[in-house]
Amino acid sequence: MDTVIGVIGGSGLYEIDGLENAAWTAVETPWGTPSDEILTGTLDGVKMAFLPRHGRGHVHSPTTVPYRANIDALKRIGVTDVISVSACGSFREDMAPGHFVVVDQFIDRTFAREKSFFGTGCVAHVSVAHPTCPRLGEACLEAATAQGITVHNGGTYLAMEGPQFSSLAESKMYREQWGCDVIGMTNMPEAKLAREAELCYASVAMVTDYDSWHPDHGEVDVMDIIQTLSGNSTNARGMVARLPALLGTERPPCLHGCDRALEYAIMTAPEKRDPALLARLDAVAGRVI
Ligand SMILES: CSC[C@H]1O[C@H](OP(=O)(O)O)[C@H](O)[C@@H]1O
Ligand SMILES: Nc1ncnc2[nH]cnc12
Repeated sequence: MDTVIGVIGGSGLYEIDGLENAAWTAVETPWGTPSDEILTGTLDGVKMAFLPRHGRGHVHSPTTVPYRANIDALKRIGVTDVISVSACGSFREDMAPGHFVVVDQFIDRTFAREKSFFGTGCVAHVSVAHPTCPRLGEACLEAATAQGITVHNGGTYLAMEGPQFSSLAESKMYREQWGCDVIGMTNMPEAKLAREAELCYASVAMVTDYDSWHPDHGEVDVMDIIQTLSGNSTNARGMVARLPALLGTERPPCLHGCDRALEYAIMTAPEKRDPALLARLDAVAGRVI
């Protein structure tokens, strides 16, 4: 199978550079319209697709990002590996603004989003015990290191609903009681949906601030975040540009089984499945239904 790298760009990352035959293409899905058109092209001979999570011009809030349409659209155009790039706050002194974190765990505190492609008429339960793909995470770690970025291997990302930042009490609880490392508003349900769509998913969180727990930093300020983001975005583009050479053109079956997540997940008896829902699942679950 050919590798097709899909990059979801978060706050501050609205395009990537250097693609050959670059073109923005509109993709419609049974789950609605994605956040924006998708930029496709090749880099080092590897096919790539880039989707700005909030849309160019930052149109969608973390709550209104069309997560299902975004993941379906990437799957529909043939993406095999999704790299999510996001801004985040840090709960750790040693994960400082400007550093990157290759996230490997999540706590999902979002509550106002559609979180599954499945439901009445086709029920499925996939495992998200290990929600990210170690192979992809390692490639991101290597790419970021080669780019000269200070990058942390592993971390727990608290996904909050937003759009407001956390209160001091919440920030302290996530840090002291829950042991989280970073906080953001978008990686859930994105990671869960990628797993349902049998896509390998890695998350690179770029630290922009210390959230509100830090005695020397006080409140989170979006102006400070934007300032840090402009440096982060140059680094993020450099990291992304190194991924094709690391991942290669040939994509073997995922050693961790991300690409077979639905193998035994669907519970609904074949004769009880809803044809309308099955039709919507053509790209996401076409392999198994
Ligand atoms: C600009 S600060 C808050 C905003 O930034 C992050 O977005 P993304 O995860 O897409 O990089 C955070 O989750 C909030 O949406
Ligand atoms: N402190 C923070 N909380 C939530 N999302 C963020 N994105 C960037 N910084 C953040």
